[in-house]
Amino acid sequence: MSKIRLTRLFIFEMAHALQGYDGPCRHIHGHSYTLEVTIIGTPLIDENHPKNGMVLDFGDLKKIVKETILEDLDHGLLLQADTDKDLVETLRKLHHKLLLTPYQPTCENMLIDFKSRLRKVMPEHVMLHSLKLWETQNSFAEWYASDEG
Ligand SMILES: Nc1nc2c(c(=O)[nH]1)N=C([C@H](O)[C@H](O)COP(=O)(O)OP(=O)(O)OP(=O)(O)O)CN2
Ligand SMILES: [Zn+2]
Repeated sequence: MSKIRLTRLFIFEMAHALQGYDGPCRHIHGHSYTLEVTIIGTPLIDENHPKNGMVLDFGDLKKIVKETILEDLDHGLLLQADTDKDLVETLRKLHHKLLLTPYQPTCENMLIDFKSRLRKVMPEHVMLHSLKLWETQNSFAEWYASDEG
Protein backbone atom coordinates (compact mmCIF):
# COMPACT_ATOMS: atom_id res chain seq x y z
CA MET A 1 0.00 0.00 0.00
CA SER A 2 1.44 3.38 -0.98
CA LYS A 3 1.71 5.93 1.77
CA ILE A 4 0.93 9.53 0.84
CA ARG A 5 1.63 12.71 2.79
CA LEU A 6 -0.91 15.53 2.76
CA THR A 7 -0.09 19.06 3.84
CA ARG A 8 -2.37 21.98 4.53
CA LEU A 9 -1.30 25.54 5.31
CA PHE A 10 -2.94 27.78 7.88
CA ILE A 11 -2.28 31.43 8.59
CA PHE A 12 -3.14 32.96 11.94
CA GLU A 13 -2.39 36.17 13.78
CA MET A 14 -1.12 36.00 17.31
CA ALA A 15 0.68 38.18 19.81
CA HIS A 16 3.07 36.95 22.47
CA ALA A 17 5.96 37.99 24.70
CA LEU A 18 9.03 35.97 25.59
CA GLN A 19 9.38 36.45 29.32
CA GLY A 20 12.95 37.11 30.46
CA TYR A 21 14.26 37.03 26.88
CA ASP A 22 17.40 39.08 26.20
CA GLY A 23 16.05 40.85 23.13
CA PRO A 24 13.10 42.95 21.92
CA CYS A 25 10.81 39.89 21.80
CA ARG A 26 10.40 40.14 25.58
CA HIS A 27 7.89 42.91 24.79
CA ILE A 28 4.37 42.07 23.65
CA HIS A 29 4.43 41.93 19.85
CA GLY A 30 2.63 40.06 17.10
CA HIS A 31 3.26 37.71 14.19
CA SER A 32 1.35 36.46 11.23
CA TYR A 33 2.16 32.77 11.73
CA THR A 34 2.03 30.14 9.01
CA LEU A 35 1.41 26.61 10.20
CA GLU A 36 1.99 23.64 7.89
CA VAL A 37 0.31 20.43 9.02
CA THR A 38 1.37 17.19 7.32
CA ILE A 39 -0.39 13.88 7.81
CA ILE A 40 0.43 10.49 6.29
CA GLY A 41 -1.79 7.59 5.33
CA THR A 42 -3.08 5.36 2.55
CA PRO A 43 -5.65 6.64 0.05
CA LEU A 44 -9.05 5.00 0.41
CA ILE A 45 -9.96 2.54 -2.35
CA ASP A 46 -13.74 2.34 -2.45
CA GLU A 47 -15.59 3.42 -5.59
CA ASN A 48 -18.80 3.76 -3.60
CA HIS A 49 -17.36 6.01 -0.90
CA PRO A 50 -17.49 9.81 -1.30
CA LYS A 51 -13.90 10.04 -0.04
CA ASN A 52 -12.60 7.50 -2.56
CA GLY A 53 -8.94 8.20 -3.45
CA MET A 54 -8.30 10.37 -0.39
CA VAL A 55 -6.08 9.86 2.64
CA LEU A 56 -8.22 12.49 4.35
CA ASP A 57 -10.44 15.15 2.85
CA PHE A 58 -8.47 18.44 2.92
CA GLY A 59 -11.69 19.97 4.24
CA ASP A 60 -11.71 17.59 7.21
CA LEU A 61 -8.07 18.41 7.96
CA LYS A 62 -8.97 22.11 7.88
CA LYS A 63 -11.86 21.53 10.31
CA ILE A 64 -9.63 19.56 12.71
CA VAL A 65 -6.90 22.22 12.80
CA LYS A 66 -9.41 25.07 13.07
CA GLU A 67 -11.23 23.48 16.00
CA THR A 68 -8.13 22.23 17.77
CA ILE A 69 -5.76 25.18 17.38
CA LEU A 70 -6.94 28.18 15.42
CA GLU A 71 -10.18 28.95 17.24
CA ASP A 72 -8.16 29.11 20.42
CA LEU A 73 -5.11 31.06 19.23
CA ASP A 74 -6.07 33.20 16.23
CA HIS A 75 -6.01 36.90 17.18
CA GLY A 76 -5.07 35.89 20.70
CA LEU A 77 -2.32 36.96 23.06
CA LEU A 78 -0.17 34.13 24.40
CA LEU A 79 1.64 34.80 27.64
CA GLN A 80 3.36 32.52 30.09
CA ALA A 81 1.15 31.70 33.08
CA ASP A 82 3.42 33.38 35.61
CA THR A 83 3.18 36.79 33.88
CA ASP A 84 2.67 39.73 36.25
CA LYS A 85 -0.79 39.32 37.87
CA ASP A 86 -1.74 43.02 37.53
CA LEU A 87 -0.99 42.95 33.81
CA VAL A 88 -3.04 39.78 33.35
CA GLU A 89 -5.96 41.30 35.26
CA THR A 90 -5.82 44.51 33.22
CA LEU A 91 -5.73 42.61 29.94
CA ARG A 92 -8.65 40.45 31.01
CA LYS A 93 -10.67 43.57 31.94
CA LEU A 94 -10.00 44.94 28.46
CA HIS A 95 -11.51 41.72 27.05
CA HIS A 96 -8.32 40.68 25.32
CA LYS A 97 -8.26 37.12 24.04
CA LEU A 98 -5.60 36.25 26.57
CA LEU A 99 -4.23 32.71 26.77
CA LEU A 100 -1.91 31.74 29.56
CA THR A 101 0.47 28.89 28.80
CA PRO A 102 2.58 26.73 31.11
CA TYR A 103 5.43 27.26 28.64
CA GLN A 104 7.47 30.07 27.09
CA PRO A 105 5.56 30.81 23.85
CA THR A 106 8.38 30.13 21.41
CA CYS A 107 7.82 28.41 18.08
CA GLU A 108 9.38 25.28 19.52
CA ASN A 109 7.02 25.07 22.49
CA MET A 110 3.98 25.99 20.43
CA LEU A 111 4.74 23.06 18.12
CA ILE A 112 4.96 20.66 21.06
CA ASP A 113 1.59 21.96 22.24
CA PHE A 114 0.04 21.70 18.74
CA LYS A 115 1.37 18.17 18.28
CA SER A 116 -0.27 17.04 21.54
CA ARG A 117 -3.57 18.70 20.67
CA LEU A 118 -3.68 17.24 17.15
CA ARG A 119 -2.68 13.73 18.14
CA LYS A 120 -5.72 13.55 20.42
CA VAL A 121 -8.14 14.19 17.57
CA MET A 122 -6.51 12.64 14.49
CA PRO A 123 -8.71 10.02 12.79
CA GLU A 124 -7.38 6.51 13.47
CA HIS A 125 -6.50 5.77 9.83
CA VAL A 126 -4.04 8.68 9.50
CA MET A 127 -0.91 9.70 11.37
CA LEU A 128 0.39 13.15 12.16
CA HIS A 129 3.66 13.24 10.22
CA SER A 130 5.10 16.72 10.85
CA LEU A 131 4.39 20.33 11.68
CA LYS A 132 6.16 23.44 10.50
CA LEU A 133 5.56 26.81 12.11
CA TRP A 134 6.76 29.98 10.44
CA GLU A 135 7.05 32.85 12.91
CA THR A 136 8.46 35.35 10.43
CA GLN A 137 9.21 35.01 6.73
CA ASN A 138 12.78 34.10 7.69
CA SER A 139 12.32 31.83 10.71
CA PHE A 140 10.51 28.55 11.27
CA ALA A 141 10.58 25.52 13.56
CA GLU A 142 9.62 21.95 12.70
CA TRP A 143 8.37 18.89 14.55
CA TYR A 144 8.64 15.40 13.01
CA ALA A 145 6.99 12.31 14.49
CA SER A 146 9.97 10.29 13.26
CA ASP A 147 12.30 12.32 15.49
CA GLU A 148 10.54 11.00 18.57
CA GLY A 149 11.94 7.73 19.87
N1 LIG B 1 14.54 29.62 18.69
C1 LIG B 1 13.71 30.69 18.76
N2 LIG B 1 14.23 31.93 18.74
C2 LIG B 1 13.39 32.98 18.79
C3 LIG B 1 12.00 32.81 18.83
C4 LIG B 1 11.49 31.47 18.85
O1 LIG B 1 10.28 31.22 18.89
N3 LIG B 1 12.37 30.45 18.80
N4 LIG B 1 11.20 33.87 18.82
C5 LIG B 1 11.65 35.11 18.79
C6 LIG B 1 10.69 36.25 18.72
O2 LIG B 1 9.38 35.84 18.90
C7 LIG B 1 10.82 37.22 17.51
O3 LIG B 1 9.61 37.90 17.26
C8 LIG B 1 11.25 36.63 16.23
O4 LIG B 1 12.62 36.82 16.19
P1 LIG B 1 13.47 37.22 14.91
O5 LIG B 1 13.46 36.10 13.94
O6 LIG B 1 14.77 37.66 15.43
O7 LIG B 1 12.60 38.41 14.32
P2 LIG B 1 13.07 39.65 13.49
O8 LIG B 1 11.81 40.34 13.06
O9 LIG B 1 14.05 40.45 14.24
O10 LIG B 1 13.73 38.95 12.24
P3 LIG B 1 14.45 39.61 11.00
O11 LIG B 1 14.33 38.57 9.94
O12 LIG B 1 15.85 39.87 11.42
O13 LIG B 1 13.70 40.86 10.68
C9 LIG B 1 13.09 35.39 18.86
N5 LIG B 1 13.91 34.23 18.79
ZN1 LIG C 1 7.75 36.90 18.51
